[in-house]
Amino acid sequence: MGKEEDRFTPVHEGHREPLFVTRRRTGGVIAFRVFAASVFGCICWIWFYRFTVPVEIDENRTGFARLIWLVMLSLEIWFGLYWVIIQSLRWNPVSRLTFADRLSRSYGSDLPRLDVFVCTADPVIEPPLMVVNTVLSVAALDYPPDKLAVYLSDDGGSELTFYALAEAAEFAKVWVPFCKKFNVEPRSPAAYLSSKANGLDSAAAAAEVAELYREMAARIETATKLRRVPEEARLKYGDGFSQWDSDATQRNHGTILQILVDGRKDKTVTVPTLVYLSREKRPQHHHNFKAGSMNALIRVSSKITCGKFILNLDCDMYSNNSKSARDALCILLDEKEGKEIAFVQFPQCYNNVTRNDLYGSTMLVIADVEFNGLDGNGGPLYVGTGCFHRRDVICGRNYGVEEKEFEEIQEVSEPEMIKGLASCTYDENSLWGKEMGLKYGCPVEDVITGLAIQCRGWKSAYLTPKKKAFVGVAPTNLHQMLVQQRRWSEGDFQILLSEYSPVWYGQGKIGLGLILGYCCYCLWAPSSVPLLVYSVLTCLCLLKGIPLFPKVWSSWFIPFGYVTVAVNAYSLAEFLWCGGTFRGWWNEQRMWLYRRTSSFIFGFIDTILKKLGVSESAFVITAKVAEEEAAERYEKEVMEFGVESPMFVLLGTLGMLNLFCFAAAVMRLMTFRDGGDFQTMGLQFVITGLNVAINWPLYQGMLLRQDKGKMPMSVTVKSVVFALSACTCIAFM
Ligand SMILES: O=c1ccn([C@@H]2O[C@H](COP(=O)(O)OP(=O)(O)O[C@H]3O[C@H](CO)[C@@H](O)[C@H](O)[C@H]3O)[C@@H](O)[C@H]2O)c(=O)[nH]1
Ligand SMILES: [Mn+2]
Repeated sequence: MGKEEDRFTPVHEGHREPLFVTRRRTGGVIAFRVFAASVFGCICWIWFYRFTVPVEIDENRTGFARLIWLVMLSLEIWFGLYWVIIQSLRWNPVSRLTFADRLSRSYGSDLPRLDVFVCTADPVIEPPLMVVNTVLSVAALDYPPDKLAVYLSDDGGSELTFYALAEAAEFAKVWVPFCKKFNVEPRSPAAYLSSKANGLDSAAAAAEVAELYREMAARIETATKLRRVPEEARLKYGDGFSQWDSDATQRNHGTILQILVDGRKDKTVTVPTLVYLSREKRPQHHHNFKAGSMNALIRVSSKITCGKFILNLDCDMYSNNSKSARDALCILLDEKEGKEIAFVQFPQCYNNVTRNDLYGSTMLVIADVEFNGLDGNGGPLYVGTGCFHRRDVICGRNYGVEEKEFEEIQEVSEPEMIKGLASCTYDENSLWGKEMGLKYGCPVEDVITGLAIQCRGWKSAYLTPKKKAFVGVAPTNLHQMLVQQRRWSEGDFQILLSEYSPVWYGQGKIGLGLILGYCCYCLWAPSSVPLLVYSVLTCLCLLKGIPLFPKVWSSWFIPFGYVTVAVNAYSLAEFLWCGGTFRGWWNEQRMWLYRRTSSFIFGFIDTILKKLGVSESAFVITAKVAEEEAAERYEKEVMEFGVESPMFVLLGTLGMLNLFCFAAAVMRLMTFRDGGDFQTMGLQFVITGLNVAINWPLYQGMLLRQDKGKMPMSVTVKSVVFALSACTCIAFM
């Protein structure tokens, strides 16, 4: 056997220990299944009640009563079914345990090439200093530097970002060896220095590195602030800067490609290959957002280093654990189970979340429970960042098809030829964006791409090492969060309606558990409509004195009471198990309510409009920095409104509607004092009351606060007018 052929086979021939194990949690799961069965029993009981008992309204309005009955019946069928669907996420959770020491024993430093792709899109929203910290953190991964390459894709086509990367390439010569010598963690210089603010270890060397970093950071920040690259740098990195035409703009420029560090041929390099790429953009050609830039990166890198594996990161997600690449390879290089796994996804974690997670950004339960559940059903979704792929699979290889020999790049390609691969017309009339690379046309290019890979027979794996692998920036205000969620819900719903729908296309290709798992997210947008109807109906009927649920003393009430209490108690318990706080849970419930009654509603409408061809989808990039005052309020967990937005009008109107109806009902209860209302409409009281309680920060923002982050007056006025009109209409109906 020649050296080339056994390149990636373990050194210890004969006994190939598995590089990872998959663990199933049995005890807890059985308890959960019993619990779930009890809830399901009660849901059926509720359905039976609805089918058999009509809503009680005085006889002369039977038409109206029938209508309400029909609405409640359909809502409860929907909620019940959706509840059944989401059980798939908890039915069969698994976790994975990797053995990095075995990997080292078998492969030594003869690891396959790994290309890291970092995407950035705008030097203002995504500050270059943050971006290069991400780049530096992965450049210092615990991985042989001659096998590692880091590519930065700059969709902003910004000289500032290029300048920052050039500076970082210099600094990396000090930073990477320093990290390895002193086994530093985390390896993003900014994160490391801030975590070590009081007392640096290995003092002298660290102080020197810290000083160098501060100088570099100051230069980059000054340039960013002045929006001007210093003259010396222009001379020093002339090769790169000369590629910018004088009239280049963010949306209109040629391809810019610069290899800043070339570590390909030299085995003794200390710094991995570093490449800057800004693909060509022209106003008349659609650039397909992040999917477009990823595909350009895949093609360009194939002519430079052609890593067998690819790690994809958003520009704010730095590596927090230098072992992550080895962990991922334990799965991807495993000889048995690993062979069927196409990608390894790490959770999205954030370092800027406040104690009680005001905006529910951590998505604690999704990351700690649901993704493990998906993993048991065939694999987690690809969520766009913190994910290791096999290059040939992302380029279209089906499961079961023999892997081609991965050859080393022999001749060095001409830069002009490589640049052609990033032209704005390259993928027109090609399979790129369809069968190859990331898919185009969907706001969640990541999820649809991962689904398509799974439908080609592959599995995926979810890894949650104790020390978080990657850490990024979560949105720090309500509006940004809602906009992000609107994009996600819209994208997921589009997948459901697309040719890759998990329901139609996935049929027979992926398991039922995974189909249902995808549906949980794909149904976010449409399931917002029933919730909206439900919350409006419960409070308006409370105002009008129409009971929607059985009397509290009747036995029909049992399933309603049980489901309400059990589902919420379970959700709280799960949240606490995942390490959250009670206030954190309460905040998260509020955020789910807000997402469902604003982002998801708009995501639903956007999708329908797009299907009808009325509108085009956009990609609003999430801001990664906040202005000072707003940042202070965020630290204090004061909710930030501040902007005029139709989503806020919707939230405000609902909040006010609940407040008015609840106030009216309480007044009536106090005037008549017989408690009859409470007995017939107990559950409505409780639901509306809880809605009022959970909306407290909203009322504060609308009525009590004076700072800049309060709700704009116009939104408050509109909301009050809409809510009052609705109440008046109902009262006179
Ligand atoms: O035209 C674009 C738009 C965005 N990006 C990059 O895409 C990443 C994600 O954008 P961000 O605004 O941070 O969106 P998020 O909602 O935080 O991102 C999540 O959701 C996206 C899909 O909606 C995925 O692409 C991301 O990987 C995933 O982290 C960032 O690095 C951007 O620089 C581009 O490269 N080109
Ligand atoms: Mn982001």
